[in-house]
Amino acid sequence: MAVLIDGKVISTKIKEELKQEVTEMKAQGITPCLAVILVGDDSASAIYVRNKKRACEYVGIESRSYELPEDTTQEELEKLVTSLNEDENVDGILVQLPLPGQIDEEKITTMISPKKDVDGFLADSIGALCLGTEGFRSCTPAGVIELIRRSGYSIEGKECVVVGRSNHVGKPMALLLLQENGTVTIAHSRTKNLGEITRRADILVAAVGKAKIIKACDVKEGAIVIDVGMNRDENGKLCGDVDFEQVKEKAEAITPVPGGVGPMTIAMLMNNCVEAARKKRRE
Ligand SMILES: Nc1nc2c(c(=O)[nH]1)N[C@@H](CN(C=O)c1ccc(C(=O)N[C@@H](CCC(=O)O)C(=O)O)cc1)CN2
Ligand SMILES: [Mg+2]
Repeated sequence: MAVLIDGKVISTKIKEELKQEVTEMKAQGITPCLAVILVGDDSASAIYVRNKKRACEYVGIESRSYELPEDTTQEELEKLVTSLNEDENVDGILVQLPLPGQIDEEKITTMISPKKDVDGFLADSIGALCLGTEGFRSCTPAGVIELIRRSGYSIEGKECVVVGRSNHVGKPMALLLLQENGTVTIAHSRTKNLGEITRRADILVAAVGKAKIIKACDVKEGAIVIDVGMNRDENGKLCGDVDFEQVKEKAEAITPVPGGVGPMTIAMLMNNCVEAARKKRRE
């Protein structure tokens, strides 16, 4: 039976560490500030934004909330992002995704100043990750690395397989594992003999977005299995990309859904906000 990697416990520990650091920053007159933009009525997005604002409050980060109506125009949103880019008191800008259909999501997210890209979505941030230079790391993949590291597992020299090649998770995930000296393979929807590839993995990261597609037969005995998926099963219950009940019998360690990678995304966002404020102080 696998060790359960508890994202709630680990994310709380990270937020506690950040809280201490922010207390010290505040004593020096610096309060990190995150601008949070939510457009429209998506109920899941509203919950994530509420959780991000709660996390800010816990850590001691000031959060400024911009909750705009569903029919917000491209021009209105661009104006807001421009003004937040120029606002010296704002360290990080978060535009909650997805945005309503009339908004060009790509254009909005690429407008954010690289200095305030606390989601780590910009080409500048991904490019910095690729080159190993300073920049914000995408929150979900950075959270996965912290889960592995803080659970006492090493990545160095390990066979790492990432299933999924999205810009926000799969690609930066592979780059981060490479930075940790993992031997990295990216598998995706066109990969032939997927099971053959995933069975090689000492560390398997599933980020496909398909409920329970990774079965016990796809996993090597003793693997560390990290599940980034958030799907609904046939009964409407939240589940990951990994068939947890099967795979837990075979893996060395596994993350649950919920309570695995999800809470880490928010903890790493807090980390990036504190980092943004720290960097500004160094300038
Ligand atoms: N600007 C961004 N937009 C979106 C991101 C993001 O990182 N930046 N990621 C997702 C949503 N998201 C954060 O915004 C997010 C999703 C899920 C969780 C989480 O903790 N999930 C829980 C389960 C929640 C539930 O019960 O429904 C878990 O896995 O335990 C945190 C953050 C898309 N948009
Ligand atoms: Mg759109």
